[in-house]
Amino acid sequence: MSSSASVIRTDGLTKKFGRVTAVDAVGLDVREGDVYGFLGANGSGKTTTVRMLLGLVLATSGSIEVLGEPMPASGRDVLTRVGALVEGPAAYPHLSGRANLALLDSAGPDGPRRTRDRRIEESLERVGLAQVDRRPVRAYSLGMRQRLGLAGALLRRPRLLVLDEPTNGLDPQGINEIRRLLLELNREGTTVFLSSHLLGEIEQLCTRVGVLDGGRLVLQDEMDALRGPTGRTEVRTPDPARAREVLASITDVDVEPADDGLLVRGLDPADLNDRLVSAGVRVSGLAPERRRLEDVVLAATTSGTDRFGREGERP
Ligand SMILES: Nc1ncnc2c1ncn2[C@@H]1O[C@H](COP(=O)(O)OP(=O)(O)OP(=O)(O)O)[C@@H](O)[C@H]1O
Repeated sequence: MSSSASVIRTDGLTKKFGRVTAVDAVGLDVREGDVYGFLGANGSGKTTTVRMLLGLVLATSGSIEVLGEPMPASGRDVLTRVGALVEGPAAYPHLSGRANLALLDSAGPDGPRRTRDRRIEESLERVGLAQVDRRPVRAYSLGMRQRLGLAGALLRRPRLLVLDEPTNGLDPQGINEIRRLLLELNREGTTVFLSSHLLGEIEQLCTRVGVLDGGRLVLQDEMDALRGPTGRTEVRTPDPARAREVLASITDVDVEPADDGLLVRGLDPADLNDRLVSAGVRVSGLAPERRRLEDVVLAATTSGTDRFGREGERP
């Protein structure tokens, strides 16, 4: 358990649309410094949850705290410290990115005018749009529009970024750029909350994970804990048959074949290595096996992981 301050906390958060319960008693716990991955198949309730966090949709019941303040009651104050990107960025197509940001900035309640240009330049630079910015937004690719949306979210140097499917529709290079940027912002102290239906994306980027399944939060933990050791050791060897022979004589040791060798349960790695090497078996690698996020999610969800997307797939 981390002792960091809570940045997002919800208790019993529920949203019903008529008879449909889109979000069902969700208790989110996002802490300062997290890159929190909010993972769920399409239709599991991620967008509705994110919209409630930002005060864009009213909850049917339950409570929300963002940056320690109740939402939506403290929205005016809290939202000046939160950068958000929900449901694709909206921008005026005939204006440049810079002009769009100036409009966005002038609509905000704070920030002196004379520092506006600097804020805008910094935001554009951060997302790599400072050079291309003379063009009108209608000439932007989807990735550029998404980055412009992020620049808008960064204008106030937020303590918390809330992003709903930020890499949707981007090509692999665009996805990488967004990922790098999010990690960089996080290193500088911004807490990042992002929703995604892509297991791989969450696995690569996030330090903490919440999994939504049919509106319920079925799993929430640190990535390191979820991807904890299975208790087995992966042995890489060019002599798997010989290794099996050696290990077969030891009681209470289970051996299974694996891609490049064997998976062994019942011996600690040092002992295992010793026995194999002293019997003349060549060992090219030996490491504790870790659980895959996909398996953990599969075990927790009723729908199975086939409803989650893969990298590079269109949503
Ligand atoms: N305004 C609305 N009126 C009625 N039902 C809605 C409304 N908004 C969402 N829902 C329903 O709530 C459920 C959750 O939708 P939501 O958009 O939050 O899911 P999601 O996980 O964000 O999915 P996606 O990734 O497809 O956007 C769905 O069954 C959806 O049909």
